[in-house]
Amino acid sequence: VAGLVLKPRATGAARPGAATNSWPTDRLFCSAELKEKPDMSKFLVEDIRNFSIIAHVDHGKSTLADRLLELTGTIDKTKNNKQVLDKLQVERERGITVKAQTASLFYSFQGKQYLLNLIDTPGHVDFSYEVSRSLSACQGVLLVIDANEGIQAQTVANFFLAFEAQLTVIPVINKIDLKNADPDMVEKQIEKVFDIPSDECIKISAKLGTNVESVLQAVIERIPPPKVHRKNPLRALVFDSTFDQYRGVIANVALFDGVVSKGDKIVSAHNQKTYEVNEVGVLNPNEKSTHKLLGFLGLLHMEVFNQRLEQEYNAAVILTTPTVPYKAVLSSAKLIKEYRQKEITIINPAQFPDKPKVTEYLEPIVLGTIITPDEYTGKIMMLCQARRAVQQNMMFIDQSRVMLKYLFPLNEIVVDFYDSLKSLSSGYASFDYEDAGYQTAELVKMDILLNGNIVEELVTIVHKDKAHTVGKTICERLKDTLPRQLFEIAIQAAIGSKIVARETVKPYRKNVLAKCYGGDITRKMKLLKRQAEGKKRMRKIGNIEVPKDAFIKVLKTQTNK
Ligand SMILES: Nc1nc2c(ncn2[C@@H]2O[C@H](COP(=O)(O)OP(=O)(O)OP(=O)(O)O)[C@@H](O)[C@H]2O)c(=O)[nH]1
Repeated sequence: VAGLVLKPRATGAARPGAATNSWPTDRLFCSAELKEKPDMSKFLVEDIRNFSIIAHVDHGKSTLADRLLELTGTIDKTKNNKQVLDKLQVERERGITVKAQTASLFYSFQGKQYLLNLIDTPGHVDFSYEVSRSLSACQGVLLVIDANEGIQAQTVANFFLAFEAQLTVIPVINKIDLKNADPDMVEKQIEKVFDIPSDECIKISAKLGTNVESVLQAVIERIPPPKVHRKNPLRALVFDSTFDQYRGVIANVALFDGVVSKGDKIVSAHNQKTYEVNEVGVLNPNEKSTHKLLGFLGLLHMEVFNQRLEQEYNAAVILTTPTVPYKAVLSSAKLIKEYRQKEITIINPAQFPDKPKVTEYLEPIVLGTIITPDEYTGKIMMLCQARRAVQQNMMFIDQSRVMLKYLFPLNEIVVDFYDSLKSLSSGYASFDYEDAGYQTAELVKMDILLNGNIVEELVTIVHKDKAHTVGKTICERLKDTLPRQLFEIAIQAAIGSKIVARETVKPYRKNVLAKCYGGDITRKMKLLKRQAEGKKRMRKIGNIEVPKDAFIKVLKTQTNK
């Protein structure tokens, strides 16, 4: 794993892998930022380990990563270094990892120096795509499990991602210092659910640093080095990329074939563009990073990226209803000609083709895993049924915890399922999901109108059977969220020209000048200016001012309908 600083080239005759100025086959170059440059010429491929830490949210990945960075001298042991890999402001504020970060650790074991490339991953269910991307650069993972909470849904999902990618899995039971910790019970769960012998588990406290050294040793002893065929033409996988204001694009790559060095011309297999490699290096944890937007996987994802765009780019953001990629099999010859295919994917609800032009609609489905204390099983089954889910499996993972598997339509879980599940299980149930293809569905497009004007942010595709309840809920929530204005507002949910739900916001007369007795014009101007500033946070639909946060409030409260 290495970091490449790339400069785009307008022209260039390079073909993929044509390394013009290859580096010595057993060496890596080191970026200039590292405080002390380790002697990179010592490292052979067999001295390198690429690994990731995966875990359910809050089980302690970031804390363990910090301890590993400290133990290897990559960062100082100071209080300010808490969760070093959680770099983004939003990550520190919310205490969660959003974007995976990579760091290279140098560690001596039995008289030999190793280069350990650690890729941190996000833990929240909304970011599972980022986890699978990180794994593509690894040969092994540390699967961190909280000694008190045990295996959770995301532990299961992460394990199978790693298992299917044929990675070595090292189970690490964390938080053994907690009063209610039960590492032996967790060991048994690991054996039952993952078929990993209990003596392979490493029990640690990342917080106190207990036994963390044995994690590093297991990384060296159990995870194989990467296989790099250096004589072949260059083939590298970009698993992450960042943009540095001063240096340009920094691509984090896993090298599969060949060698790379400064000055090489390389070609992106995806877009055939040629780039020049300005710098080759390992990654240290202090690089500043920004990131382009991958669509939203849930409300947390949406709020986090909204906050990032506002904080880091000072950008005004308009949030729209999260949507899933539906498909339509077209029957209209005109449309087939226009799209040059029979089956189209609909990303934007505005492009939804009407029923007469379509043979069938298809919706994406996912296989969801829920782990819950048994006492909440009944309520959870009802929630799943209300979300059109079909049960696939049910199993006790220990005496009191149940693992449920359901096939869900993706649109039923993408907005608020996780929040509903958490609230009805007092926070104890956990959830994760993976793709499971498409199924036929009766879909309709629903518009939300304010005094006859369509609110583009709230146009949504819904299942026919749910149109009325979803429409009614959105209208009711909008009624609660919209501030009264000087005139009456009709809120309507409509399918084509048919209105399926309606609410009314009564008018309210707000005269900001009422308090301003006397004729002092400067005071009047001040009040009008303040009102104008408030309006900036508004979105105008027809002549109606809608606060921008109204949409997220409406989406958040569409629960269980
Ligand atoms: N008692 C105890 N607490 C721990 C230990 N390891 C982590 N924690 C605490 O558990 C909480 C979550 O730890 P994090 O390291 O942020 O968890 P994470 O898995 O990285 O979470 P995300 O960044 O959201 O994915 C924090 O409050 C930590 O201080 C441990 O060994 N013992």
